[in-house]
Amino acid sequence: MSSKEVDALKAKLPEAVATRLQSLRLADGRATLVVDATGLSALDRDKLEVAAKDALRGAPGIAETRVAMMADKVRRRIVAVGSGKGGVGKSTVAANIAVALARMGRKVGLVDADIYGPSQARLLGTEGIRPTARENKLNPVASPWGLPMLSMAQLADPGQAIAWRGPMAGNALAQLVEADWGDVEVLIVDLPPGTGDIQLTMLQRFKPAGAVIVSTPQDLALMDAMRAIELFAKGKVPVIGVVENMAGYVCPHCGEISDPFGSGGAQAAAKSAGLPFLGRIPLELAIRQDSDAGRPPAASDGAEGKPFLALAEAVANWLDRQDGAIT
Ligand SMILES: Nc1ncnc2c1ncn2[C@@H]1O[C@H](COP(=O)(O)OP(=O)(O)OP(=O)(O)O)[C@@H](O)[C@H]1O
Repeated sequence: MSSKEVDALKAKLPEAVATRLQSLRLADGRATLVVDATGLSALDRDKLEVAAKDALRGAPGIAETRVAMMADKVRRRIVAVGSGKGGVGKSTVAANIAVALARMGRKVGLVDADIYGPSQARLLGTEGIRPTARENKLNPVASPWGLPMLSMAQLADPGQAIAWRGPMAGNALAQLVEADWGDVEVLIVDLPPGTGDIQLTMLQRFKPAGAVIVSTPQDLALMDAMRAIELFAKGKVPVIGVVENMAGYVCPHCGEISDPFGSGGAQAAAKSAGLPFLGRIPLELAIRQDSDAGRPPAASDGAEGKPFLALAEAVANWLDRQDGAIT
């Protein structure tokens, strides 16, 4: 077939297909198109294929059209957010890192793997929205903050306590991590507190690129945090750094700063473990109020968002440095 005939066929393609067309070959009455499917959802890929086939149907000399979608080139990395102990603000930190990364223009998604207390739907304002599924793959729920998310809570009936164990918990996690994340490049995973089945599955099956450890400045929380750090070290997952949450309470009335949980403990622990310290998030009423209302502080330009934005920047820089190390 001549290049003129190929060009004539190309001219028939709708723009959506033409802009992603890698090659078009003709042989024995069959047109074979290679299309770049990077970043497309399964549904969009199907639409593209149908559009290409429709466009070439009935074209002279074409009995069949085949469309090959080039493998998704997205290099997706997981950043796990863990803590040794519950209630230290791990979910709050995970949500706000994700929101801040999205504000910075990163393609980010969030997985709520906390089987004991999945709270991301509340934090990100997606409560009551169920993900759809297609060909056994979940479609993440779009949050209002420019990032898709999926939560363990969305796999269970509303109000049903989730107490999955062992393989069931692992399979549930796989459904979330292996969902149709499209062009998401960084997947923030909010782990349950402690060192249980979910953490092991995460390490063994999905090997995060790095982990962020959240702790309050308290001794007990710190001891537990060290256990979480050891778990990641054993799984050869680098710890990006330690975050001290609920440090320094600023009285909304008089402005006096007090330290209900002590101060500087997590920073000292990070130093003694030879790990980077990523920053300190104050204990602030506005953080709890906004979080409970499904308005992540990191989405605002207010003072309460600042420490989260700085935290996300540290994570983004770490990821970029990894890129530098690879290339
Ligand atoms: N810096 C902060 N200032 C004020 N409130 C905070 C702060 N961080 C977290 N909180 C509040 O503390 C509570 C617990 O936070 P969060 O759910 O994020 O903890 P967690 O470690 O994920 O808990 P778990 O995983 O055990 O459910 C929430 O009500 C949250 O709004």
